[in-house]
Amino acid sequence: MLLCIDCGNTNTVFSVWDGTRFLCTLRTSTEHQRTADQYFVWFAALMAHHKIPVEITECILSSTVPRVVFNLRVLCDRYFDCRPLVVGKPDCLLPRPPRVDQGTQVGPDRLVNTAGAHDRHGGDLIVVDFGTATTFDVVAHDGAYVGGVIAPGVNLSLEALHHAAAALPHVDVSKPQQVIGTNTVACMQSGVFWGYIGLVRGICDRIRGEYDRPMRVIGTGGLASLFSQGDVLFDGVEDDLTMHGLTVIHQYNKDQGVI
Ligand SMILES: Nc1ncnc2c1ncn2[C@@H]1O[C@H](COP(=O)(O)OP(=O)(O)O)[C@@H](O)[C@H]1O
Ligand SMILES: CC(C)(COP(=O)(O)O)[C@@H](O)C(=O)NCCC(=O)O
Ligand SMILES: [K+]
Repeated sequence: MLLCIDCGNTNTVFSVWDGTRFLCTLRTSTEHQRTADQYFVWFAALMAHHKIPVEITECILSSTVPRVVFNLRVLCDRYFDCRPLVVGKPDCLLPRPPRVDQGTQVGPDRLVNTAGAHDRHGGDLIVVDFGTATTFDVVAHDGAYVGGVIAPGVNLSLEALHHAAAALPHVDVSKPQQVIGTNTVACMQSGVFWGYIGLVRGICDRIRGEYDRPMRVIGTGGLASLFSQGDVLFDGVEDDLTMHGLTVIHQYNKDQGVI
């Protein structure tokens, strides 16, 4: 079985792929101090809980946090007796290399989203990923990442408000009943919810204007479905897009004889 690991700045997600479907998806916070042994205790306990035997033979990982890669490599070596394919490293091939300024290190999560979205949809695409940052990845019809936009993440914006203003509490993002808030929490939720609706719509419109070809917009990340309730922003919402992209890149490297 293939273990797919998507390590973001906030959360690390493990998903087990049996060649046909994902058997389970497990989430833990991203902490660079976490050791290989700690990962394994957590993983094995949850696999036992889901009654899935731990029979990992291959691993692919993408990490936006370089420091966690070492311990995840040790995890694979020590407990699964395999060498992980690490997206963004030279020995991991991509179906299409990104077309960006020379020397630019594109976030591996964005390369993975690109591969996943192109495999599922083809054509020219915008992938909007609501993670720690809200990213927009422009995918050309040949499957190459050709650039995008990085905006502050939804929860990051709410946290920044709370930290910078003494009278503003910590609030969770949700869709407010009305735009005009009649209490502090409702005002903050409105600002963030409707603000991000405007941000996503505005950036997609401007990307379309600049790109000059019809594009479809795919939303992903835990908050995509919430924002799709506010306006018609996306042609599709796919929570498993990053995991799908990891299986696509893994298969591509197999087909090329790299692994
Ligand atoms: N379904 C959800 N509902 C509410 N908040 C969510 C949901 N999924 C993720 N989040 C929040 O969105 C932020 C980004 O999460 P995540 O997508 O895991 O980011 P990253 O990939 O950067 O680690 C985090 O603050 C997380 O708590
Ligand atoms: C933009 C990001 C911080 C998003 O990370 P995430 O929200 O998934 O944790 C990550 O893709 C990154 O570190 N990118 C490097 C710069 C770039 O993609 O151009
Ligand atoms: K992400």
